[in-house]
Amino acid sequence: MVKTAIIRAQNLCKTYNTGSEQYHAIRNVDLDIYEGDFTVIMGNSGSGKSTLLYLLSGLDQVTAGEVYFRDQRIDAYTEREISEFRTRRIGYIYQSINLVPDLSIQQNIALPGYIAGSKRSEVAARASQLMTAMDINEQHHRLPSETSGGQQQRAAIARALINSPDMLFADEPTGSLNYEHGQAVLDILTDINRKGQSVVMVTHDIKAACRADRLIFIRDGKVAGILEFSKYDEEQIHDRESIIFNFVSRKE
Ligand SMILES: Nc1ncnc2c1ncn2[C@@H]1O[C@H](COP(=O)(O)OP(=O)(O)OP(=O)(O)O)[C@@H](O)[C@H]1O
Repeated sequence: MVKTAIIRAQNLCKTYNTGSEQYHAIRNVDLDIYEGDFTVIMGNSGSGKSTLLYLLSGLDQVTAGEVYFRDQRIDAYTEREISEFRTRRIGYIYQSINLVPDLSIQQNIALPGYIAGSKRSEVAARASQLMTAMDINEQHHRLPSETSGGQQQRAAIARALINSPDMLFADEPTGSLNYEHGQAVLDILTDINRKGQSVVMVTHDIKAACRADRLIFIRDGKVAGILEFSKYDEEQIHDRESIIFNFVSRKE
């Protein structure tokens, strides 16, 4: 099957300026992310994973290079265009969850729908559908502080999906969760991916990375290697954890 690139990065660079020092966090990255894939980005702490996710999603400005989203060059968008793009075309899940503390779970989920200017009745219906899918209906009226970490992260996923984004980005979505809640979040991401949602997820966790169709390994701000599970036969792919472990240990 021929895959279509939904995101294409060309010669991507990001340099942070701190005082008189410059830090080259992303260095000349060329990368395609495919439509419908569950893409995982791995790499050591400080290798540039979150920075790459920010650039690919238009949440931060590139220092040099180009980012195409379905042939639209998003790094050249005006502020208004990029803000519209962020609201409507992408969903973003943060490790720190970031729900608004004094809004209820339902209000948090619905908020980006209202910001996008969608009809209130449509936003309410979609929020309700997503809360059912995420199994947080019973918590809809509660404040985030009155729910568990797992419920908060599931609400954050629902919030990221409220505007039916073309691409869902998740930065260590299980990082602040216990094992059981983490598995539930990964099951949801796998399930929505199987239904057609393109997903890019950053993780440190090899078990979480087993959900990937394609694994991109970052080292010192560069792509050190790409693992394509479609290239393995049924029998080999059975032990994904070993495949990833061997691949990652060769790249570190
Ligand atoms: N705003 C910033 N200003 C200066 N340096 C930064 C900034 N943000 C990130 N960096 C540096 O850029 C490098 C890459 O950071 P990034 O957060 O992308 O790494 P990461 O791979 O996601 O790390 P982790 O797994 O620890 O979250 C790090 O060395 C970091 O210290």
